[in-house]
Amino acid sequence: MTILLKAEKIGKRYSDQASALKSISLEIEQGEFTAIVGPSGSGKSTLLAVMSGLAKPSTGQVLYKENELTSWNAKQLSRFRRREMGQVFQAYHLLAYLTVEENITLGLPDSGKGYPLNELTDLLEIGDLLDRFPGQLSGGQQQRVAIARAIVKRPSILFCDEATGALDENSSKKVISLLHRIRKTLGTTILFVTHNGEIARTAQRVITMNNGQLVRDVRNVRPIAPEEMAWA
Ligand SMILES: Nc1ncnc2c1ncn2[C@@H]1O[C@H](COP(=O)(O)OP(=O)(O)OP(=O)(O)O)[C@@H](O)[C@H]1O
Repeated sequence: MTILLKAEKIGKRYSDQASALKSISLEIEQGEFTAIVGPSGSGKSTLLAVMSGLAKPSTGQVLYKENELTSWNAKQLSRFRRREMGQVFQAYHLLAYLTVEENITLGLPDSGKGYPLNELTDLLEIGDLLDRFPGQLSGGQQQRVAIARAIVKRPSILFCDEATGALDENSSKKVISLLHRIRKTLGTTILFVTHNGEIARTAQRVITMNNGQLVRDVRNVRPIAPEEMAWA
């Protein structure tokens, strides 16, 4: 078991508000799909932002491959973002004036050591959309393009914050199924924040947050297949 990412007693306070994170310690194993669930305002997005280096914790530290990410300078963080990690949010953040192909290749690191475009677009079933612009795509298609942009660099870890929050049932199932396939085929570690309990049932590990703390951390002995997700 290799620990890829580790939080040690991280706390986060926004100005004079109550603490959004209260001394959280957490280890993320390489190659695992972990869902983070919990009520609105419980600190899920803040935890993801701190673990991914987007936000600085007020206390504690985050280690990535045993290096202290929380002490990195802007240049080191930007290198980490370019080469090691991908992010997918509820909003797709595609650039409207670039084609699908151009949007995806924006995610490539300078080294050019990326995932072959045709294999990636086949995996995500967007191979026939490469010349289109984001405005000509459905929400589910745009989200799959955003995922392609996030993983074209072959990141070790993918941070997803409500990545299917804006999608309907079919598109959500497709995206979740693709993320599981990506994890299996590329060994990508996935941290997935969601309100959706069914998505959590597909994960190998489910972490529940409440009021800035981890209140539950369980391994799914038998995760369900994405097709088996029931929808409200
Ligand atoms: N930029 C910010 N400035 C001030 N307070 C913030 C900021 N971001 C989050 N908070 C506060 O921190 C707490 C945790 O918020 P966070 O967004 O991490 O929760 P969440 O579990 O992701 O919620 P949701 O499910 O609604 O997205 C909340 O009380 C929120 O109001």
